[in-house]
Amino acid sequence: MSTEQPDLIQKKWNIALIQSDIVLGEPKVNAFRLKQLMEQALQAESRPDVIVLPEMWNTGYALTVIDDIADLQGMESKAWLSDFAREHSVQIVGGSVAQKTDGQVRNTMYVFDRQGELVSEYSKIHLFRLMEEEKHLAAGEQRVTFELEGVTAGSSICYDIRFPELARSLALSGAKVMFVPAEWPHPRLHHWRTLLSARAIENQMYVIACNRVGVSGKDSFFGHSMIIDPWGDIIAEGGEAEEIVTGEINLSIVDEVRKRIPIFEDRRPDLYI
Ligand SMILES: NC(=O)CCC(=O)C(=O)O
Repeated sequence: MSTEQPDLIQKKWNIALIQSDIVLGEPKVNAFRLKQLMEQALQAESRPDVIVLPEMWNTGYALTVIDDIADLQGMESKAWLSDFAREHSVQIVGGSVAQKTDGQVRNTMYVFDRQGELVSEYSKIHLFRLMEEEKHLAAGEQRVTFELEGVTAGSSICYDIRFPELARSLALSGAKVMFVPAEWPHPRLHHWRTLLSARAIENQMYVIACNRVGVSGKDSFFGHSMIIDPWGDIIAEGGEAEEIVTGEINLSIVDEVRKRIPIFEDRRPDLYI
């Protein structure tokens, strides 16, 4: 066995969550800052296997001008994220960006493998009325799972975690980990922590959530990016300032927990509607 491969075989990944601030309506400034933080993340002794970015990192919630500043077909964002993934041989869950395709702006996550190939694209399916997303954005129309190094993962963006049906359907489609980029503000920190933990425990999967920090208009974003294991234990949690939150996950634990309490065998979907 090669000395470079045991982590791949045990499916251990080092995760780096880029818990950054976001400047409203300034995609170039935000991409520059994220790149700096991602390069910093790669200097860590435990080099990340997966880098995760926050929600709408290109524009923030600049919704009144979103039509003019959204990334056309996500081309700029996809180009540099793909280059970065390939140059550094790192997997990237690219948070989400405001992107405009066929005249409609969507809140879209792009995922890249170590070769810089785009392996998944997911547009947020539940739009958050409290921040008027539904007035300016179009909703995605399908849930998405994808493969990274043979591991099935699922996508969820911010408000999506309030809908347990989505996380459950991702788990039923084989997801062992769910990624959650977010822009989740005060005063709902207890909702954030409780909902992420619940999604991890009830689906016995890793939940990996990257929330922005900083203030934008009336919203103050609290960070607290989290890595939660399938037993509900918190592997890592950020504070309220800009930082890189890191943690190691071991995907073999998912099967162990699912064997220990076999909820997928015991569930009674015939009685739930
Ligand atoms: N960007 C979002 O979807 C925010 C969701 C949120 O804050 C919530 O309470 O839900």
